[in-house]
Amino acid sequence: MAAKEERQAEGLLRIAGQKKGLLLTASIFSILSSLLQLAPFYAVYRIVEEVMAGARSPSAVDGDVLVYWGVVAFVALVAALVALYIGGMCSHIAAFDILYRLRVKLTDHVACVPMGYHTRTSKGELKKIIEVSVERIEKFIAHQLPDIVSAIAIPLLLIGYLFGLDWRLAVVLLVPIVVGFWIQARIFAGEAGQEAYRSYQYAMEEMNATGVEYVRGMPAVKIFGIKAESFLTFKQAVGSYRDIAMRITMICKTPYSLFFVIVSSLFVFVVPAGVLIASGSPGNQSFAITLILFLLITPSLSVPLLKLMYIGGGLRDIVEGNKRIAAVLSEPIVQEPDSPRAPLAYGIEFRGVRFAYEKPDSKHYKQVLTDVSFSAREGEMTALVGPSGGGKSTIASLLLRFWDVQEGEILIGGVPIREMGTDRLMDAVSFVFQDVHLFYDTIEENIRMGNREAGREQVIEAAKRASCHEFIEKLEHGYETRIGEGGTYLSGGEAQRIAIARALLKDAPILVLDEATAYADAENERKIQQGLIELVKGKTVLIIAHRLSTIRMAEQIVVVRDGSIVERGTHDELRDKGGLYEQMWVAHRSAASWKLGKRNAAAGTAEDATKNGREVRARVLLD
Ligand SMILES: Nc1ncnc2c1ncn2[C@@H]1O[C@H](COP(=O)(O)OP(=O)(O)OP(=O)(O)O)[C@@H](O)[C@H]1O
Repeated sequence: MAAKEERQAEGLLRIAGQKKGLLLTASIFSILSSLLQLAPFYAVYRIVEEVMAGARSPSAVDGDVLVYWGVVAFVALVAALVALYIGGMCSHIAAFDILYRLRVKLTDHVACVPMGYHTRTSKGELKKIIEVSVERIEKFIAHQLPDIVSAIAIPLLLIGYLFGLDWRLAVVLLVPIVVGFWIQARIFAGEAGQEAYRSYQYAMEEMNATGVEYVRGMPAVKIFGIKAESFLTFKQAVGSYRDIAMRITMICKTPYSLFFVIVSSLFVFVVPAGVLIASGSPGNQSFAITLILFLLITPSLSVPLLKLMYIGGGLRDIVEGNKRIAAVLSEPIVQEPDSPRAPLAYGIEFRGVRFAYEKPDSKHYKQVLTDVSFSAREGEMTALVGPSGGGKSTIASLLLRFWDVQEGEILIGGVPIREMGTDRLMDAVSFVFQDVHLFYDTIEENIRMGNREAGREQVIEAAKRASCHEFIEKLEHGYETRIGEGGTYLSGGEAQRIAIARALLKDAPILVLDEATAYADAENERKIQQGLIELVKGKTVLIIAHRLSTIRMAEQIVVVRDGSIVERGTHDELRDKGGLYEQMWVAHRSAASWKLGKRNAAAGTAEDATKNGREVRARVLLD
């Protein structure tokens, strides 16, 4: 795993490496700009030198020299600004390009990892990595990288130059700088500092992830107030963030303050040392001029050094962010076959499938499917029924290869789904789940997701067959209505019908339905049923339904309990057996008649005709 992460980190560097030319140009111009900004100080030094040379007879001062250095100072300043502009442009262009490539790489990768990764990784965490960590890289490359280069190069060049002018004063400058950096390094190179910083990152991530949960769980928060789970965990996360931020502040306050004070008052060390040296040789004019130059340049030395301190903090963020990006990129993706095989038929077969969501060394390890074998014949409806938690949805998601089985094989038309490749598999299978996700896009585009090539007419045709054309037409902007905009949200039943329209448009030979009518009201359910009747025509259907009445006509009913198949047959065969299915059927009927009884009681005072009508409708829905 470590080796893999390293490889992926190299991948990040490789992306940055593709923009090497631009980054190098940015750094060179940044150094050039900083050096040019120093030129006016040198010009002032030369002017002072000229003035001092003519101190005794002002007429001896060469005015042309003064003007010359004045012009040099001005031109240097303008050139510094131009260099800064060019460097900034290069670094920004490089940064945004790297940012784009990194985001595309991350989102491509995230789309290819198995679903298991998404269930164990919080959406807040992933969002933070794709947004914040990548954004920081942009900031780092666009702003900090040129700054770092110049903040390191300028002090080195300046100190070298000052050593050439007067090594004694240069040493006096160098000592406090070295001490300042040593104090800084002690905090962050030490285990305590590193550990505190890791905890800080973790606390920030927790806060982010629980923040997302908190917003999502708003209905529960409204109902249960401060007792709601998402509120409590968010509150705890905010509390731990505060604690760790305080701890880091306490660790850093003295070294940071010391560094800041020392580096920003370097002249305090230069002045007494200069006075001391000058007192040893009074009247030494050239030393006096050198001392003036030191005093002029010292603040220019402090600025990049202080910048380094702030950049240092940003750099740690980048290193941590990069680790996270590398960890996402190193997640294994769903293995694709070298030469995908196309099935010639669309019957489904589960052969001795064993599956657990967690790895055997995990403390949450639990075998979910123990030995599942069954066949669903092409063009027929196979229903999965059984007690809650038995493994029905797991079986359906394994067919879609959301996870890979640990033992056994799943085949479509005799071809193992691993050998089909994701694209072929997705072409072969459509699914309608109870939780329909609609994208922030127009209704038309949401339906067209089923088939990108479909024209307007085909979309409308699918919507009509899925019984959603009517309600779409009633919306102000019809098919152009953007979901989520201006308060346009669809009911659960309407969203399900959109999902059915999508599946109709896709027209895949295999269909997986999971509780498609679970939350719909009577009117919606009738329409959903109509849509489903259209959808299942001629398809191999794998349907999960709690309400046994819906699947009574299925060609095969598979009863799943505790991860294995306990019964299999048609409705009548299973009833004759008198096993688990029969018990479930009896329970289902009594629940149905209880509901019917309640409805009848409620309608007790209604006219006979109305009552009879309602009874008939209720029976149709429940049977
Ligand atoms: N993503 C997951 N990670 C870990 N365990 C899971 C996951 N999804 C389901 N499980 C567990 O797998 C077992 C089977 O769940 P599954 O949803 O397949 O059952 P089900 O028969 O479809 O139940 P229901 O009828 O209530 O939907 C349960 O114990 C469940 O807790």
